[in-house]
Amino acid sequence: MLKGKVAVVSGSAQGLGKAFTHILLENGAQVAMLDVNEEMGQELQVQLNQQYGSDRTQFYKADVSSDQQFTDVFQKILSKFGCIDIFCNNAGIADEKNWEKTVSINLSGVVRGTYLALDHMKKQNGGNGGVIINTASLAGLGPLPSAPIYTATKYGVVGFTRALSVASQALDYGVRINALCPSFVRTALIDSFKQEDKTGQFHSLFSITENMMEKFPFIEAEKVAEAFLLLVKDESVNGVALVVKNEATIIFILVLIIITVLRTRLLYRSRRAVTRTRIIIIIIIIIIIFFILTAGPGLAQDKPGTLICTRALPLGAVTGSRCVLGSARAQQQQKAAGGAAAQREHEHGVRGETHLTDILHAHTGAPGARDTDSVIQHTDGDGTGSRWPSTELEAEVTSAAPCLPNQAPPLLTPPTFTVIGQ
Ligand SMILES: NC(=O)C1=CN([C@@H]2O[C@H](COP(=O)(O)OP(=O)(O)OC[C@H]3O[C@@H](n4cnc5c(N)ncnc54)[C@H](O)[C@@H]3O)[C@@H](O)[C@H]2O)C=CC1
Ligand SMILES: CCCCC/C=C\C=C\C(=O)C/C=C\C/C=C\CCCC(=O)O
Repeated sequence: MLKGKVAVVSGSAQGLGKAFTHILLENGAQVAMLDVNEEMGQELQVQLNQQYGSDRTQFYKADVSSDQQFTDVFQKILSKFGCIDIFCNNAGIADEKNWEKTVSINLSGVVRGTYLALDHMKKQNGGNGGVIINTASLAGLGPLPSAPIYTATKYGVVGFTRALSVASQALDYGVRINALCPSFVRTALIDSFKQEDKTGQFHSLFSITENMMEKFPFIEAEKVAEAFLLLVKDESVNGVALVVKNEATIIFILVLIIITVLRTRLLYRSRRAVTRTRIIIIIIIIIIIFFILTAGPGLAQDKPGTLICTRALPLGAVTGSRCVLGSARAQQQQKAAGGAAAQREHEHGVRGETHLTDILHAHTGAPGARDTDSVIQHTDGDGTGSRWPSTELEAEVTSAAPCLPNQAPPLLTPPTFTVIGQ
């Protein structure tokens, strides 16, 4: 629970920021909402006061691209709430034409907010520590060709978050910093991709974005908020870029093909044939749903250094369950620790808790995987030491267990939570 915690969410008048505000309030926190859109922000505050009780939220108008406004509002929030424990830099736009504005909101705004929060939270300044979460995007890990500036800002947010999280750890600030990388979510921002005044010289590429939306079907803001909550609550997670995405699976595509082919045929057949064909379609769908519901959840490899927690679906929708986090060292340890790891997985399910690092640990059985704080320390030629988070772990995944036990089993397009090693 987050009772007694104070959170700030920028860009919270609508969309993802609104979903984050809801989940924070549901979990007991107080939330200071910050947005440039005063009308929507005030309206939301009235609704939230009715739903969660007055004094749980306060709306503040501020533009994150303005140093003055952001700093003034930050001070106002501190005066009202006394301290800040959770800070989410979420405000963002997608405007390729006015690219400087996009950079100053999406990247400079995140840096501005992070430094304000860090100064207040860090132990060296008498702060209580806390967590900062920066909303990046899947476009911070792979390009969105119709939006190069948007992509650049999101890569910037991921890079900034990763570097600063290590710095914060090395300097013992007591502040965790993580990035959230959702794929497409149906919000006001998404409309930008068809608006020529936003896409500018790349307008003709909107069909590429449409294709990408087919590859990564829309995910609900509430699902992204659940992933956000993991980053807030799990005190062992620092420097992670957490991907939340729906992926069109082979089954999903197969179902679409079958339905399309049969529907086309229906047009040319007799009434009896239509009934027969409908029965066949229903049987096929029932069989597929049975397979999906009974399929075990599991893990899959994305690329070295990456572990995907997902649901293993039949027909190779998720093939192989091998995760690679680095060197061969832990592979042997994993074999020895296999039984214990399975037991821990079982306990996870029973307790119904979700710890990202525990998931790594349970599946790899390797001590370093549990401890994201573990570092490889070496001394450079000039005598200065370098510390890097250890990702040199590799393990064979031997058993499947719910990666997120609290989640209802997904159907055709399961949400995927990916932990990217630093
Ligand atoms: N919708 C999507 O598909 C995805 C969105 N994101 C990111 O999520 C974040 C939230 O976006 P959405 O909820 O989708 O968009 P949205 O348009 O629904 O919400 C964005 C909010 O930010 C506010 N805002 C814009 N400029 C601001 C400024 N200068 N200062 C303060 N507030 C400002 C807006 O008034 C709005 O309320 C953004 O950073 C976006 O890049 C990431 C991945 C996917
Ligand atoms: C001005 C044009 C805007 C176009 C799109 C509008 C909103 C997009 C919001 C996002 O953050 C997009 C999210 C995810 C998709 C991005 C890239 C996927 C590439 C991943 C990969 O190649 O692996």
